[in-house]
Amino acid sequence: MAMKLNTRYLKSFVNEHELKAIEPQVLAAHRTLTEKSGLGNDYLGWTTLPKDYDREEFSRIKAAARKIQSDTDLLLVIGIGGSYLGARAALELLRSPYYNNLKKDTPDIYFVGNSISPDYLNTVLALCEGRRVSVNIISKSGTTTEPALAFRVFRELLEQRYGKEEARGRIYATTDKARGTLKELSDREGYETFVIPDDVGGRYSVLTAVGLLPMAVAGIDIDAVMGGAAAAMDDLAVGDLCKNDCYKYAAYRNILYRKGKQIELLVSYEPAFTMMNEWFKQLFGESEGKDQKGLFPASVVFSTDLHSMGQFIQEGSRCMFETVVDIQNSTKDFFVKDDPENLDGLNFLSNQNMSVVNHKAMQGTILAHTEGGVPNMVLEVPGINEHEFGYMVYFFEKACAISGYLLAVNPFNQPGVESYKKNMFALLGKPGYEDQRAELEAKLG
Ligand SMILES: O=P(O)(O)OC[C@H]1O[C@H](O)[C@H](O)[C@@H](O)[C@@H]1O
Repeated sequence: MAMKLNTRYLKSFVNEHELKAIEPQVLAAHRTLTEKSGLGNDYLGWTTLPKDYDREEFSRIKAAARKIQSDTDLLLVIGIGGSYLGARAALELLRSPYYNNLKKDTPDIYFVGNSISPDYLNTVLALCEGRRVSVNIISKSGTTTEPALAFRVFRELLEQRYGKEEARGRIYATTDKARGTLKELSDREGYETFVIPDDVGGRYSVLTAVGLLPMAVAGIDIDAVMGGAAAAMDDLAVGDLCKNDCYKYAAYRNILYRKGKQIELLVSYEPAFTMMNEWFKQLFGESEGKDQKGLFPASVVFSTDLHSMGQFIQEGSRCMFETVVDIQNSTKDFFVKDDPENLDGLNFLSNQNMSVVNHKAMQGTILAHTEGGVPNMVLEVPGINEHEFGYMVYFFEKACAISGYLLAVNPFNQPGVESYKKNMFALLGKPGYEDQRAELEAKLG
């Protein structure tokens, strides 16, 4: 069984002829993608990655993971954005949000270089005390400030603790095959390196060594992940909207956008999905948010956020629609026992599975929100496992590309991200930014 789109709750929001009307545009977007004739067409490596990946490197990833498992208590994964979110999403979804606290025979994994907070850095540094540490530094450009700064700190820690020679064997660099400071440094120091292919952009890179090495270290079956993605690649290859739920999803979100919705809320009922939400937000936010266009991708985890954001969704500004990820089977269910005293009044749930309670909460919420004027569509995912994760990643990546072409933007660049960086460099006095510095400081007063 594969991931499916259920649109039954959209009926009062989108007419059938609206889907018909957008169909030719979806077909055109499909052709643009498959013929590689659209904007950003030098970043389409992810489309064939699930089948067409470097087998030799894949084996090296597994070998490196085994070595890390054998000589490391704590792996630091250094990266930001597309060089961070996918690995963490996989770890939390497929192992646990509490992975580091589990009894396990794989190393703890901490993520650093995803902020510039000294407090965060100091906390992780303290966690390294008395433990065998290895580092996976991940940066496609090899020049991003946040991970570069963290790497400087942890490289020094490893070199002081183990000496240069042993430190070398504990550092794994995932970066561009030829360019960037990180590549140069790795070659000079002799670190083992893994490649982010030229034609795979950061936010589309989770199925490369970027995501696969941390996953393999955590004991996640990366063959099954790639198998799931390959299945999606086959299932989602047809241009016909009616036979392709991924395209249908892209079509509906664009229809809703054109009808005035500004926000897409990705909804899950699994706390372990929280970082998948974050991965999704970068994927769609950086792909579509440009040229003064695009849906703002937001997320909630229910029922948790029904007790914080539920009021707004039910009755606040009617600016959003919801895409509910319905994970249909729990990995391990929980059975609610009967209590003869029934002091808590919960005996109506006696002999019930918690998954059923969660499911009824979802159904009740969808009906309430729909009634409240919020369009809902549901992505039905059979369960949580490696195969479904790989499938979901490919599904969202392809939906994002098609959706971006429907929106007439380049889904593969992110020019706007540079603005804050330039200002930050100027304010910090980076050589070459002298002119901007005075200008910005005057503005800050
Ligand atoms: O992998 P890196 O080159 O270090 O990039 C990490 C991230 O930072 C950038 O600023 C981009 O906006 C992201 O798309 C990218 O994923």
